[in-house]
Amino acid sequence: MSFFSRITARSLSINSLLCVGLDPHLTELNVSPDADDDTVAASAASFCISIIEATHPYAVAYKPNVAFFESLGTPGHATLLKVLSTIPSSIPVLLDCKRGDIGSTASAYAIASYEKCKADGVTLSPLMGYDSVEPFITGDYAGKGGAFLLCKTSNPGSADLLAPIADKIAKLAGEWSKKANPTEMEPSLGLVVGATDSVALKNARRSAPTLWILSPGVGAQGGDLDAALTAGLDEEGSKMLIPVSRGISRKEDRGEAARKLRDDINEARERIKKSKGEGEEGIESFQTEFIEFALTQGVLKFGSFTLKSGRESPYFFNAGLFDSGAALFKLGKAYAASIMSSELATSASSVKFDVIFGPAYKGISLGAIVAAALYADYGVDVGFAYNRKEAKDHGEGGMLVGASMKGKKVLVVDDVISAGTAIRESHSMLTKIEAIPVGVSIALDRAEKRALDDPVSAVQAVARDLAIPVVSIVGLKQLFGFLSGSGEFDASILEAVTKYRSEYGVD
Ligand SMILES: O=c1ccn([C@@H]2O[C@H](COP(=O)(O)O)[C@@H](O)[C@H]2O)c(=O)[nH]1
Repeated sequence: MSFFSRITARSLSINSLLCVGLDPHLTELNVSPDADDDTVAASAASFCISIIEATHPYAVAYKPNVAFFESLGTPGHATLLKVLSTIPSSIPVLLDCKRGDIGSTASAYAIASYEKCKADGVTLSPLMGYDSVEPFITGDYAGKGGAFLLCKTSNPGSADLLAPIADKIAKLAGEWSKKANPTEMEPSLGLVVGATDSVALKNARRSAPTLWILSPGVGAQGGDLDAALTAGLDEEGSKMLIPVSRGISRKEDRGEAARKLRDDINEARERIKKSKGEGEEGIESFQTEFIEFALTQGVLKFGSFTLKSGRESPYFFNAGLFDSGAALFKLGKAYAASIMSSELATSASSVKFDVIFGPAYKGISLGAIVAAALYADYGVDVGFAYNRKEAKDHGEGGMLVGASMKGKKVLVVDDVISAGTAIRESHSMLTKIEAIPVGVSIALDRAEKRALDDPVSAVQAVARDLAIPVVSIVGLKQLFGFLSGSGEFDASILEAVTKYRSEYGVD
C-alpha cells in the first residue's frame, strides 16, 4: 500500500486528521546539562515512547523530526530506530527530514529514509526540481513511498522565498506525481502548507484539490486551527493532516491533549462541512459586511429597476454613492479582502501583481483606495498608476501617471464590468506598453448572461478572452445567499431575485 493510501485508510478508520510530532527538544528531556550522549539519548527515547503510548488511538501518523535525533550525536540514529520500532504497524511514519539534493544523492537519502529508518513517507524540499524528488517515489518506491513537498512553510521566513512560488509548487506536485507514476490512482506527493497562513492554504487547495496537505503550526507556533481547516480541507472535509509536536508533548496529560485536538479538528470539520452544505451560496464574512454596508450606504437597493439592457432587475448597485471618506475607507478594505482571499494572493502578505492600475475616471480613486487598504490591512505595498483620458502637453506630459508598469504584473481595478469594453481597452493599452495584466478586481459581478442565447456573463467573457482572473467582492450568488439567510427582507424580494437569477444567472 502506498504512503498516502495508508494515510487515507488510517484517517478514515480512526476518524482523525491528527499527526503526532515526535520532537525530543533537549529542554523537554529530564536530564542534567552535563549528561553524556547515551543518557540524553535514553531520555529522548523514553520521552518519544511515552508520547506514542499516550496518543496512538488518535494518531493518523507519527512525524519524528530527524533534527532532534541527529542532535543526540552517535546514539541518535539508534534512538530514532528504537522509537520507530514502538510505533504500532497500523500507523504510518512520516520522517520529517526536508531533504533535497541531486538525483544520485537523493537516492541515498531515499534508502536512508525508507530502508534504514523504515519510514513510510518523508518531507522534501522541491527547490532542486523533479530529479531531486523522483528517487523517493519511483523505482523500488513506486506505489509505496510518498512525500510532502515544502510549499509554504509555517515559519515567518517562508514569506521571503516560498510565498511567491507556492502556487507553482502546488501545481507541480500534482504534475510530478503523475509523471512519476502515470497509472497510480493515489498521488505520491502532498504539500506542506503552514496553518499560520490560511491564504496560502486556500490557494494550495485551489491548485491541488486532491492532494494531502500537511499543515504544521497549530499549538506552539500560534496557527489558527479553524481558519486553517476552513481554507485547506478538501470537498469531503478531509485530505489535511495537522501535525502537532509541542502542543502535545508539553501538556501534562498528553493522551488527553491528543484526544482534544482530534475532537477539536473533527468538530471544526463538521461545522465547516455543514456551513458548506448549507452554503451552496457560500458567503465569506467580508462579503456579508460589504453587502450590509452597501445597503446602509444606499449603493445597493432592492426593488424594480430598468437596466440599460432593458432588463427589469430586482436590484441595483450604484458605486457612485460610495461618496464619503468613511465609505471609501470601508470600500477599499472590502476590495483588499476579496483580493487577498482570491487566487491573486500568494500568501497572507503577498500578491501576484506589482502595480494596481485604475483606469480613468472611476478606477482612479478605486485603485488608490485599494492600494492603500492592501498596505494597511495586509502589509502588501504595491505600486499605483492611472491614466488620463487626454494626454497633457505640459508638465510631466503623457497619458499615464504613477508607478511605472513596463515589465510589471498589473492588476486592473474598476467598479463593475458591464459590456467589458473598458477593461478590454485597459488590457490592450497595458499590453502595448509591455506591462503584464494579471487580473481584474471589481466590486460587483452581476453574473448574468449577456443575452438569452449567449449563456456567458460579461465577466466570464473577459476572463476567458483575456485569460486572466476577474475577482469581485460579491456576485449575484452571494447577494442571493445574503438575502436567503437574512430573514429581514420581504419574501417578494427573495422571490424576485430567485426568478431573475434562474432566468439570467450564470452560476
Ligand atoms: O512548515 C513547517 C514544516 C515543518 N515543521 C516541523 O513541524 C514540527 C512543528 O512542531 P510544533 O511543536 O508543533 O510547532 C517541527 O518538527 C517543525 O520542524 C514546521 O513547524 N513547519
